[in-house]
Amino acid sequence: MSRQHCVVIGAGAFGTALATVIAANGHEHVTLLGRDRSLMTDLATSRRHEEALPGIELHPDLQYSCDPEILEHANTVLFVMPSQAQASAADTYGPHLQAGAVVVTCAKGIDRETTGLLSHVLEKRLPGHPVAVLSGPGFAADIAKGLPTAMSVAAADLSIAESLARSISGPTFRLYASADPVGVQLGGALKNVLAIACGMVEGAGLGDSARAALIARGLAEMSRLAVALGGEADTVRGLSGLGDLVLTATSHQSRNLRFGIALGRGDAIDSSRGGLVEGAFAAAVASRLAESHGIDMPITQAVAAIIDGLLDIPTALEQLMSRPITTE
Ligand SMILES: NC(=O)C1=CN([C@@H]2O[C@H](COP(=O)(O)OP(=O)(O)OC[C@H]3O[C@@H](n4cnc5c(N)ncnc54)[C@H](OP(=O)(O)O)[C@@H]3O)[C@@H](O)[C@H]2O)C=CC1
Ligand SMILES: O=C(CO)COP(=O)(O)O
Repeated sequence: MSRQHCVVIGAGAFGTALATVIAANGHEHVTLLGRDRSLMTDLATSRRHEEALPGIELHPDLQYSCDPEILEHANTVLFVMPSQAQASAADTYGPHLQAGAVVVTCAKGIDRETTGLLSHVLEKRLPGHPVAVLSGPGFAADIAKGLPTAMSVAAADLSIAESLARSISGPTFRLYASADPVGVQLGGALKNVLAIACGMVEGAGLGDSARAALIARGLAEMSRLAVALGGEADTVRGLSGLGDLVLTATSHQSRNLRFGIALGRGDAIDSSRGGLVEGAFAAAVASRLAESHGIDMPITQAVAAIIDGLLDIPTALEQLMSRPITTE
């Protein structure tokens, strides 16, 4: 039987990391589809993406393209561009997809325009294609280096998630299947907001105890929103929720944590530097969702207000610490 063809769209850090680790697993023929022709030519020649993954050699079996027509042969298509670009990418690449190809959103965020989950955005724009989500604790550089990593892949139809987990997993990259795409993707989106909060605590010198409190109470916020939107609290306690929250809230590899540290120190924020900060978008969208569902998410709402310049960190802290005493 001929090998399945997996196309990874988005030649940034995570797309390139996923493409190289899936190619290394050897189950699938893998192509990385980017939109910058000179970059793709350079990757094919050098087998390195120095800007996104410095010093890392990409797997020799990985193929490169900037031609969307290669999607016509793909059984599995990973969308690995920022959350706010997923809708337009679906419109661009959708017409080239093979009938029935499974599409997987790998971004961690919520669509700002519609406040919809990314799986719903893709389902709406790509009718006839089963949609799955891939999320969980894993930095692109760790994955691309072949360090041990475990993440979740979820689809409403568990058999689709299980089939993806089998075809994408390998010796260093392990996927767990889930039937809760809502819980899995909300974990990925909301942990970024909480990582910004933990960064602020670090930058403002508020101590490790405060960070632990934010992680635990932040997890409670994540669960409340996930359950309200049809996800499961158990999922939030797994890899894609707690696992990714702990990683992102404690590692300086995280762009969201570093952004929070800069805010906490009172540094001037230059949005053209420091890379993609998904939590800065998700904070406002999650706050709107919390409000419309009547859910209490004080940490998320404080982060959104601080980013919007409506609140300062000392006042946010005072507000969080003076909330009515309650049970856990
Ligand atoms: N980096 C990491 O460690 C991890 C990242 N993620 C998630 O993956 C997503 C992407 O992050 P990351 O790879 O780090 O980001 P990068 O900034 O490194 O790369 C983003 C890539 O998306 C491409 N892109 C942007 N818009 C489009 C579009 N409309 N169509 C096609 N390609 C597009 C960009 O291409 P161009 O250069 O041409 O603009 C770029 O190659 C985020 O949601 C992030 O949270 C998840 C786990 C780990
Ligand atoms: O999601 C990630 C690790 O799981 C990457 O986090 P940052 O986007 O904060 O760098």
